[in-house]
Amino acid sequence: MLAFRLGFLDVGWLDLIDIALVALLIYQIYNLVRGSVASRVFIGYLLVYLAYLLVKALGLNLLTTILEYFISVGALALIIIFQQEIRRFLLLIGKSTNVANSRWLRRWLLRQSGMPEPTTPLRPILDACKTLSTEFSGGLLVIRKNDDMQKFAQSGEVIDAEVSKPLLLAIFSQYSPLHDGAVIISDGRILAARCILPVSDDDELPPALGFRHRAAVGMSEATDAAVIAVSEESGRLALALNGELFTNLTIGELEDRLGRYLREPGLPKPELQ
Ligand SMILES: Nc1ncnc2c1ncn2[C@@H]1O[C@H](COP(=O)(O)OP(=O)(O)OP(=O)(O)O)[C@@H](O)[C@H]1O
Repeated sequence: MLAFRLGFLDVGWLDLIDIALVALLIYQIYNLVRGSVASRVFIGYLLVYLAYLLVKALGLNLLTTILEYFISVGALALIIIFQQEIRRFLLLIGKSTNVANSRWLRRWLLRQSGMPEPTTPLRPILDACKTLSTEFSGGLLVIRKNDDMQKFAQSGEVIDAEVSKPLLLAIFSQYSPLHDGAVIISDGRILAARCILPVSDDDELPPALGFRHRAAVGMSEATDAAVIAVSEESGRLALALNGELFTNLTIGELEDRLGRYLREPGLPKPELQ
């Protein structure tokens, strides 16, 4: 089906759809990597690819072969460099499809993998955050949703105790040897404290935010866990979900966002006591 003729080039409707889809894909990828160091790598790779197309069209065979090798090795390097962004991209696709949001399917997958559905009471966590915030004690709390937390829990001290406000406050007390790092909570239990989380390299985060907040964002990029950061400096509450940081939250806003996130389709309601 011919749409129009451009000199010697016949452009069909399918070609137009193809170009539009590729443009959309590149735009979405750019949106995902924008602001991170990876965006410069992405633009660099795109320029090399355009140069390759140009030299190929001009018939410069030697240069075409060199660039071809560079691009094929580069594709592998890109997967390694962009692993965080690829994960976010796949998460975005997964989230936007009804199949992934199907309560039935997710329950079935959880049953197949033998993993119990997560249930964590939020009330003790919220109460502890409120106290930490008013007392300007820093805190970093990871609440598991679906992804496995073992790898991160192993970086700290194993606790495996029922989640409670006094225990959380004891951990984050400045006199506690466990107050540094993050606490990991899963299915109503504190798995471990003093855990080391991955740090985000997102350069769009406000420069005033330090490593506690970067670690919260990094953990929410690497997993689907919800991460609460309580600032030691300002007492402010922040919540990181899927690589996005919500700052300056009131305790009510934190409760609302956290509850909604953990209650998303396929998951049982967290107990709010
Ligand atoms: N990768 C990490 N994993 C776990 N905890 C971390 C990590 N990086 C920093 N922290 C915790 O954050 C604490 C303070 O970091 P920093 O002062 O840079 O954070 P901040 O974002 O400015 O927060 P605050 O407002 O509390 O000062 C550290 O003492 C440590 O307990």
